[in-house]
Amino acid sequence: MSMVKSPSGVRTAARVVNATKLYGRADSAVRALDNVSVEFQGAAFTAIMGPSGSGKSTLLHCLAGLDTLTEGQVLIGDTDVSRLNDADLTLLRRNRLGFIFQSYNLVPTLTAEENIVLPLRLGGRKADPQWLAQVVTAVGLADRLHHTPAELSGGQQQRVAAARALISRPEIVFADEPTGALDSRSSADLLRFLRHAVDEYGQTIVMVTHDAVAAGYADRVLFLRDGRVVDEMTEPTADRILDAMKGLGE
Ligand SMILES: Nc1ncnc2c1ncn2[C@@H]1O[C@H](COP(=O)(O)OP(=O)(O)OP(=O)(O)O)[C@@H](O)[C@H]1O
Repeated sequence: MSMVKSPSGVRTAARVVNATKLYGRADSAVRALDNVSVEFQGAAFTAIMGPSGSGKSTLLHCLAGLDTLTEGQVLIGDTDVSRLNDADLTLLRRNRLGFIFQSYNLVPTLTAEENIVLPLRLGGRKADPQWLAQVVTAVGLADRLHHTPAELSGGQQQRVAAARALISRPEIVFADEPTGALDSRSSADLLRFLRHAVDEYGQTIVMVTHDAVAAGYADRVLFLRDGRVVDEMTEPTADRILDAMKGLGE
């Protein structure tokens, strides 16, 4: 695995350097990211928060190679994503990254188990049975493996999506509002699973959320406003996050 070690010995899993993203034509362009530089530590859970339109999804999508910057660099480990062609980007996403989105993106005709191992199969690999069993147990899906998505609740479907994101042991999992469609109990189950993956397996997670309770599970919260990182918090709690968000005008 290609990871960069900083002088302090902490792994940097990803970073953006002087990242600017403009949408639209020059005369009416929206500056969704405005010269952002930030590092994401390995084996850590980072939440990205900020008011609507502050650039959270844009930052996540550019980090994950789903969108391109207008200026600046994105590095995953020591790979400069901005220099990859489309084919290499596809391989990077498939082999090194995991994704959890608000819409679960499960294949309706496949069972939960088949959905979970799909990224491996697409890459021509097989699931390590022990790891599969561990992930499935951790997300509480052991008795639902042969159900199709339509036979699962929203919370269960999102946990299938989370298991799918982790099954290939990706360098980073990117999550965009993963609890947005869930009730508070399903949401807590999913967040505990993500926290466990960081603490037990050294997984790196970057999550965009509007929810201070969800962000409270992270090790660090970045606050965006108007396309810039304006604040950050370590060892956050939901209350401290809510206070910080008030300061940002939410
Ligand atoms: N495809 C696009 N074309 C034009 N403008 C866009 C596009 N995507 C985003 N924007 C604009 O860029 C800015 C940042 O959007 P972004 O979706 O990153 O914000 P966000 O913080 O994720 O917002 P939300 O919390 O509402 O999801 C907004 O002003 C938005 O309108």
